[in-house]
Amino acid sequence: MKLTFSLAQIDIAFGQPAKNFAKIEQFVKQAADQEADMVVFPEMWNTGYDLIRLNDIADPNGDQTKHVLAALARKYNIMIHGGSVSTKRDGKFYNSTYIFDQEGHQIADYDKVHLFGLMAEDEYLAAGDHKDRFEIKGIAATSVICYDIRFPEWLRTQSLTDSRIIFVPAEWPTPRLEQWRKLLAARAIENQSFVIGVNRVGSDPDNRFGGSSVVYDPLGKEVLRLNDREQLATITIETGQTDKVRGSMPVFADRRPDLYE
Ligand SMILES: NC(=O)CCC(=O)C(=O)O
Repeated sequence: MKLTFSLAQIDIAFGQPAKNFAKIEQFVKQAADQEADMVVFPEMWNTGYDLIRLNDIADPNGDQTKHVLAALARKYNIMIHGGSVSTKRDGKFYNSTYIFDQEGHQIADYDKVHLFGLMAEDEYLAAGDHKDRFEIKGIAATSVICYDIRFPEWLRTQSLTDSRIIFVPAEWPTPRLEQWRKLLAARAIENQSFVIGVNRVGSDPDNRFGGSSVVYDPLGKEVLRLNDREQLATITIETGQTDKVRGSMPVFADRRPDLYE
C-alpha cells in the first residue's frame, strides 16, 4: 500500500498558543493540495517549552487542539497527526498527541512517557502511562514523542503490535541532531519499520532547533531529510517494504523474551 505523508516542519511562537493555532491551517491545506494521506506536526507546537506558564497556556483537556484538528481534518479531507501539545488534565500537565482521521474522528491519543530532564519536563509534566496504536488506511502505526526514542525497549513494546510505521514528533535541539538521526535510523532497523521524525525549527530562550526532519525506511535508509528552514515536505512510502524486510530476516520471531526479564 502506498501512503503519502507531509512533514510540517514549523517554527513555534514561544508561549503564544493563539499565534501557533493560527499558523497550522496553511500547512494542512498545503499537505492536502499535495494529496497527502496525513500531515504530521512537531512536539509541543501550541506553546513550545514555556513550561513556567503552563497553568495559563496549556490546553485544558486538549479541547482546543481536538476541536481545531478535527475541523481541519474534515475541511481538507486529510488525516492529521497532531504532533504534540501541552495539555492540562486533573491538575497536571502533559505532553500529548492526538491523531485524527480524514472525517475528523480522533483515532489515537498518547502522553509522552519518558520526561526529558534537560528541558525540565520532569519538574512540570506528568508522564503518560499507555502506548498507542492506530491505522492509516488499514496500515498499523504507533507514535512516541522525542526523548522516548532513547528507550528502545519502549519502541519495541509498541512495535510488537502489527505496527509498520513509527511517528516521532520532536523539539530536538541543534547540538544533538546527529544523535537524533542515528537513534531514529536504529529504531527503524531494529523494528523493521518506517520511522517518520518531525522536528521543529527556530529557537526559544534556551535552545536552537535545526529541523532535520527525516524519514527512514525499514532498512534504516534515509529516504527524506529536511534542512533547517520552516517548510512542508511530502513523501510517498510503500508500506509492503516492511513485509519484505521482516520476511528476509525474521528478527521478531528470533527474539528470546524468556531471557529479557
Ligand atoms: N524534547 C525532547 O524530548 C528533547 C530530547 C533530546 O533533545 C534528547 O537529546 O534526547
